[in-house]
Amino acid sequence: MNVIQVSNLRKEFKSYSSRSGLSGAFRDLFTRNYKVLAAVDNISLTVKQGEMVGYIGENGAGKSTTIKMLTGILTPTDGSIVVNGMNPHKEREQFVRTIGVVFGQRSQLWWDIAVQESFRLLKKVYRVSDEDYNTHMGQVIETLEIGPLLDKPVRKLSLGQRMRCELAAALIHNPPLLFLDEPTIGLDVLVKLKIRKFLKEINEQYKTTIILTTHDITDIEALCERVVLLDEGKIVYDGKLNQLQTNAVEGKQVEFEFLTEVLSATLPSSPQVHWQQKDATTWLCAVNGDEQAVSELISKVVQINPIKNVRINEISTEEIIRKIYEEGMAIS
Ligand SMILES: Nc1ncnc2c1ncn2[C@@H]1O[C@H](COP(=O)(O)OP(=O)(O)OP(=O)(O)O)[C@@H](O)[C@H]1O
Repeated sequence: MNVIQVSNLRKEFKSYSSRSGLSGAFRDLFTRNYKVLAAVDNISLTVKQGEMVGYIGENGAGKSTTIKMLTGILTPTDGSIVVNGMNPHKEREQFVRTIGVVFGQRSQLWWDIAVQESFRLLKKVYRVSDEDYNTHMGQVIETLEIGPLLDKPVRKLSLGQRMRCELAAALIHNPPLLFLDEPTIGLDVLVKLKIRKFLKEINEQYKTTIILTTHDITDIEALCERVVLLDEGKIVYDGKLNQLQTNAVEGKQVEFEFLTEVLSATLPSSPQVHWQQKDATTWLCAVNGDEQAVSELISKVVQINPIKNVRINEISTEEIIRKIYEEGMAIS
C-alpha cells in the first residue's frame, strides 16, 4: 500500500529584490522586481507502508519545502499529493491525526508546563483513549527513558532530553506515518543511538513509515535502506543506499603515508586514479577499479617512493554524496 503518492509536485517562491537608492525605494512601492524560484521542481515519489526513507540534500535543496507540502503546511504550486489516502492541505483536520511530525529546530511542547501536561493536552487534541494512551505511551516513555523528565517544565530540559520528549509527543496518537526533520541535530552519540534504536523498534512493531530528513549521513546509514537525494529541487537519486554506493563509485581509497615528502609528479597517473594530498607526507588515491587495480597501484607506488604505511579505505557514503553534488552525477 502506498502511504505517500506524489506526482509532478512543484513549489515556486517569488524572491523580491530591492532597487538601490531613494528613487529605487520609491519605485519599489509601486512595482517590485522579483524572480521565481522552483524550490521543489516537479518531483514524483511513492512511499510504501513500513518504509524508512532518508530524504537528503544540501542546504536549500528543497527538503523542508517538500515536507511542508506533504504535511499540509504549504500548498503546492502544481502537481498532486496523496498522503494516507488524503490531500494533506484540503483535509487538514482529519489528516493531522494520521501523521506525527518532529522538526528538530522547533518544539511542539509547551515551554513552561511540565512535559506530562503537554502530553495530556496532545492526548485530548488527538482524542486518544485512556487505555490506548496508557499501553502505548507507557512503552514509549520507557524505551526513550523519559520517565524522570515528565514532571519537569520543557525549558529546564537539555536538548537531548527535549528531543526524546518531542519524539514521544509526536507519537501520542501512534501515527502510521512519521516525518522527522533533523531529529538528532546537536545531540550526543548516546542520545542519537537511543533515538535510532527506538525508531527501529516502532518501525518493526507498528510498521510505522518514517521519512527522515537529515544532514547526518550516519543516521541514514543506521536507519534507511532507501534514500531520495534532492538537488536544486529535483530528485537526482531514488533507490537503495547500498546501490548508491555501487553505482556512484566502484572502488577504494588508498591512503599512502610516505617516509619523506613526495611530489605529485612521482605518483603514477591514469584516468582510473585521482590523487589528493592530505599533508606533507600523506596522499590519498581514489581508485576506480577492482582489487587488481588497487594492488597494481600499490606496487607501482612502492617501487618509486618508500612508504611508511598504507591503508585501504572504503569510500564513505558522505564522500559519494559530496561527489554527486560536486560533479552533478545523476544516477538512477
Ligand atoms: N517562504 C519562502 N519564501 C521564499 N523562498 C523560500 C521560502 N522557503 C524556502 N525558500 C527557498 O526555497 C529553497 C529550498 O528551501 P528549503 O528550506 O526547502 O531547503 P532545505 O533543503 O530544507 O534546506 P536546509 O537543509 O538548509 O534546511 C531555498 O532556496 C530557500 O531559500
